Amino acid sequence: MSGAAVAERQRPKAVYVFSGKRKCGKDYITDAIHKRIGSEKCVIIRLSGPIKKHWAQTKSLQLDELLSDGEMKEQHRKSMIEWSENVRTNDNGYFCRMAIDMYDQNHSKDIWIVSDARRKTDIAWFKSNYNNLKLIRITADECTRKERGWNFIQGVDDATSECDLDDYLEWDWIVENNKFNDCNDFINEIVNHVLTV
Ligand SMILES: Nc1ncnc2c1ncn2[C@@H]1O[C@H](COP(=O)(O)OP(=O)(O)OP(=O)(O)O)[C@@H](O)[C@H]1O
Repeated sequence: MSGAAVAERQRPKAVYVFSGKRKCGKDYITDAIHKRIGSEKCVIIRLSGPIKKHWAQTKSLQLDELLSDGEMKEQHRKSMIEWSENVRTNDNGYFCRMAIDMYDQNHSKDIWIVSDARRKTDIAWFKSNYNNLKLIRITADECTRKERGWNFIQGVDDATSECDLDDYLEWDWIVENNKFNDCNDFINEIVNHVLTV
């Protein structure tokens, strides 16, 4: 194996895994961090990416719309959860592997930001496959989330995909992203941490 191939296999240097409930601001914060670090070095891995890709293909939907923070995502969320749970039953790491293939197949980036871990099995899979993992929980109160468009939906907000990490305790950072909080201190902290890896 060539030196370059070995170096590639050693990437990423760090994996920042984010979790949090709907509309807590995962995309907002991970997008901001990604912008600061730059796409030459850093990539966002969305575990929901391959699920949405499959859904867009089978239902003839626009993938971009499904990936963005709009109505279409909400309309299809429950069905996508149900479909993906079935796949996951047989293979816990399936969507983790598919998401890596989708966003950084060649392991060409130093920094991975996994924007949407939802289960203990997601974290366990990354822990068992990659070193230098940092775990971040984003929180926001219900009032703030409602202002951002969240409403409780049975079968979504009480499902494993939304609740499995509620009792997880091993976070490296817990970040409050409420209406009047300033998330820039945290964003700066991550950007500085990246410089140390
Ligand atoms: N700190 C913030 N300041 C201003 N707007 C924010 C902040 N955090 C989140 N938002 C806004 O709130 C809305 C929901 O945030 P976002 O899409 O990041 O949530 P999410 O956790 O990724 O939600 P989902 O789980 O549904 O994908 C977006 O319109 C986003 O721009």
